[in-house]
Amino acid sequence: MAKPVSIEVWNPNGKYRVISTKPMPGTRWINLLIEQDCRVEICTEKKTILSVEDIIALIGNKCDGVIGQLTEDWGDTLFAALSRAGGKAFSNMAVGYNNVDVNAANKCGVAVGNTPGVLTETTAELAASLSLAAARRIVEADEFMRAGLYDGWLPHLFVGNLLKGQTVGVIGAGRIGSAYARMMVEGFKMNLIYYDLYQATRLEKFVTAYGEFLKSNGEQPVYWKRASSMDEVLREADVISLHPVLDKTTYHLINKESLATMKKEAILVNCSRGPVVDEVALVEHLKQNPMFRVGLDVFEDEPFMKPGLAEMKNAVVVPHIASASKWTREGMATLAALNVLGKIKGYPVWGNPNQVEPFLNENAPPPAACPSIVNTKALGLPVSKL
Ligand SMILES: NC(=O)C1=CN([C@@H]2O[C@H](COP(=O)(O)OP(=O)(O)OC[C@H]3O[C@@H](n4cnc5c(N)ncnc54)[C@H](O)[C@@H]3O)[C@@H](O)[C@H]2O)C=CC1
Ligand SMILES: O=C(O)C(=O)CO
Repeated sequence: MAKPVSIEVWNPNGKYRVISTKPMPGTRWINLLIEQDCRVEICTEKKTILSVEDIIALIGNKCDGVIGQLTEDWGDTLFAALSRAGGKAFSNMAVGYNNVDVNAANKCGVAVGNTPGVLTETTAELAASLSLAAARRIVEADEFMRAGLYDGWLPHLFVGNLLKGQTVGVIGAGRIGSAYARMMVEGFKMNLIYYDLYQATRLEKFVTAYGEFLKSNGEQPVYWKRASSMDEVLREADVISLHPVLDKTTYHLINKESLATMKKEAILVNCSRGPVVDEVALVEHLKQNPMFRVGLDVFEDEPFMKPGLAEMKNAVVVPHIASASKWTREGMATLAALNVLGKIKGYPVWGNPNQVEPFLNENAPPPAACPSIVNTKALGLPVSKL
């Protein structure tokens, strides 16, 4: 029998029982649920990653919906437990949902929500920060200062890479990849090469227009190119940032062979999911190529790093914080809660998950819709005409 887990309860007499497996930023998400007659139970257990058994204990015998986290394993066992408890809705507090077995949810008739859009710019800004930190060796230089090693300006001290006029490569030019590309092109006047299964038309138009603007000001224009293969990006780009979803097609997309294709002094950034990169091969590549640098927000065996990575001076590593701005994290909590609430209330699914702003306006009630449900089609859910 699973051990009981500690919880905090809001609105104990609410009709619908909604569980959040973690405390989440802000209070709007709690208030929105309470206003619609939900009893909200927030797990306050001290351990960072809840096990399947912990979550089964949280779900109990009656549960209408769960807001969960990307660290949890939402598969057959949990969806069956939720379904047995009468639940029809689950939402990840994340846009990525590779931790969720959507087929298992479909079998149980459970809607699966995610939180797109609200984290696009925040995540792209972290990818840009890692690009700069790696290019200009900021972490190494910071450590050097704090160690009291700085004894005067030197021509060779922490020389890094200039970005202006170089080429930024984006693998996966969706919402976040495109936002990152725009930042690097506009902010640092880099040329763009990207690889995606789909054409990023708006991004292409942006770079064309910006190039024309620069030219009309007598400056060197910027250019874009849609690569026909990922290897083309790896060969040509000076900075490469990874932004695809994690699935069978992107697992170990970056491996020993693809690393060998990249320029010796290239910079690689990963703010997508750890397993997109073969981290053992990456550590070996970093050892063999001291001028090659990486900025990593995500890791193959999160929260752990593969042996050797922590010792590499040419790696900047941060603990999966790409979406960690206050506005974004509060917005993610709101979208996740509204996904669950909308399904409980029988609302339709919002027509455009790329435009979730109406749900984030704190001065107006949110639309009567689920902001983003990934298995809308499979479950035959109605779509909002709003
Ligand atoms: N580090 C972090 O904190 C965060 C990580 N993420 C990760 O970023 C991912 C992307 O998020 P969004 O941009 O919102 O999603 P999106 O769906 O807008 O973009 C993903 C893009 O990847 C492309 N893609 C899929 N398979 C591909 C392949 N084999 N090769 C090249 N491109 C491929 C898709 O066509 C799409 O354009 C999420 O799935 C999540 O895993 C998202 C937010 C924060
Ligand atoms: O949303 C996601 O997919 C994350 O990784 C955390 O923001």
